[in-house]
Amino acid sequence: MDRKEHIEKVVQWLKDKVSEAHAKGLIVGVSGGIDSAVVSYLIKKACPENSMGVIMSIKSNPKDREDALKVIEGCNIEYLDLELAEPQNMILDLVTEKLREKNLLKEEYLRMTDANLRARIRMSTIYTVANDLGYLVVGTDNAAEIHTGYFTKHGDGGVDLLPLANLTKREVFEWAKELGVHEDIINKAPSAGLWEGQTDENEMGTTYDYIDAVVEGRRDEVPKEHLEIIDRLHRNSEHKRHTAPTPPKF
Ligand SMILES: Nc1ncnc2c1ncn2[C@@H]1O[C@H](COP(=O)(O)OP(=O)(O)OC[C@H]2O[C@@H]([n+]3cccc(C(=O)O)c3)[C@H](O)[C@@H]2O)[C@@H](O)[C@H]1O
Ligand SMILES: Nc1ncnc2c1ncn2[C@@H]1O[C@H](COP(=O)(O)OP(=O)(O)OP(=O)(O)O)[C@@H](O)[C@H]1O
Ligand SMILES: [Mg+2]
Repeated sequence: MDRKEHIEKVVQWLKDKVSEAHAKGLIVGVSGGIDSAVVSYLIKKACPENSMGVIMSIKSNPKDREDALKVIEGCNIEYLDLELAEPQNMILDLVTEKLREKNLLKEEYLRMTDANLRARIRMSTIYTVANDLGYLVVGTDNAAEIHTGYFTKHGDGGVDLLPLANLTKREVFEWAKELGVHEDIINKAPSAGLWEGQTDENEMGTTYDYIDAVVEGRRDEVPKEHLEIIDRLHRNSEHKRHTAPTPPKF
């Protein structure tokens, strides 16, 4: 199937999901990164009059917000621009203060706790908008991120639909070019933007090319040390790809 046709099939799938759910439209968080750029273009195609992008800055790099605005403008989607640092800080301060008082705070985990809370504040915020508009929340995870569990459970992973779930990261880039996403977004390194200088590949210790190769069953093309990293990420994140375990009926 050629790329244009593949895109049209996924757009039709989004339309079908809206209709099956008796929903009114689709909504996505727009970060200024490539995955949410592609999803923004797809949902605008699926629901031209009933789609929305939400920018949710939390101690974010201002350049990411500018890139998010380029996406919004590029696909001409309705949007909200929200600054969420205050509510996020409020919860983080409250919890850390109480844990500190009881000598329970694990300072070494704080950066990740802060990062994951940002993703979960965004999830709560976008569902607040989605509830009110009757829209479904569209996630941006691709096959490489799902395979490695490189997302926050119930954060950016807390969504209703995952249109990019079968695409490798390379294919996401190809779709971005096909859809006409701004080149500033195509040219920057994928990042969760959760701390200064963070990039996906640095944090994971491997590359999207290698993860894509594993996802596509080309394990023989991946050096052993990278296979070990990717297999460990996959194993440790198994719980993220399932609903919560339940005990048997005793
Ligand atoms: N075996 C198990 N069975 C059931 N649940 C299990 C579990 N092990 C941990 N858990 C639960 O899962 C939690 C850990 O998972 P989680 O909270 O997701 O946290 P975690 O996987 O530690 O961190 C999230 C990762 O995703 C990255 N990320 C986040 C957001 C966006 C992006 C991006 O690409 O934009 C990337 C982030 O940089 C980080 O590397 C634990 O606190 C525990 O509650
Ligand atoms: N500042 C933000 N505003 C709105 N949504 C955000 C923001 N940061 C993250 N998100 C949401 O979380 C998702 C996961 O982030 P992720 O970094 O994996 O994707 P991306 O930024 O779109 O692509 P890239 O891989 O290029 O960084 C985003 O696609 C977006 O939906
Ligand atoms: Mg990003």
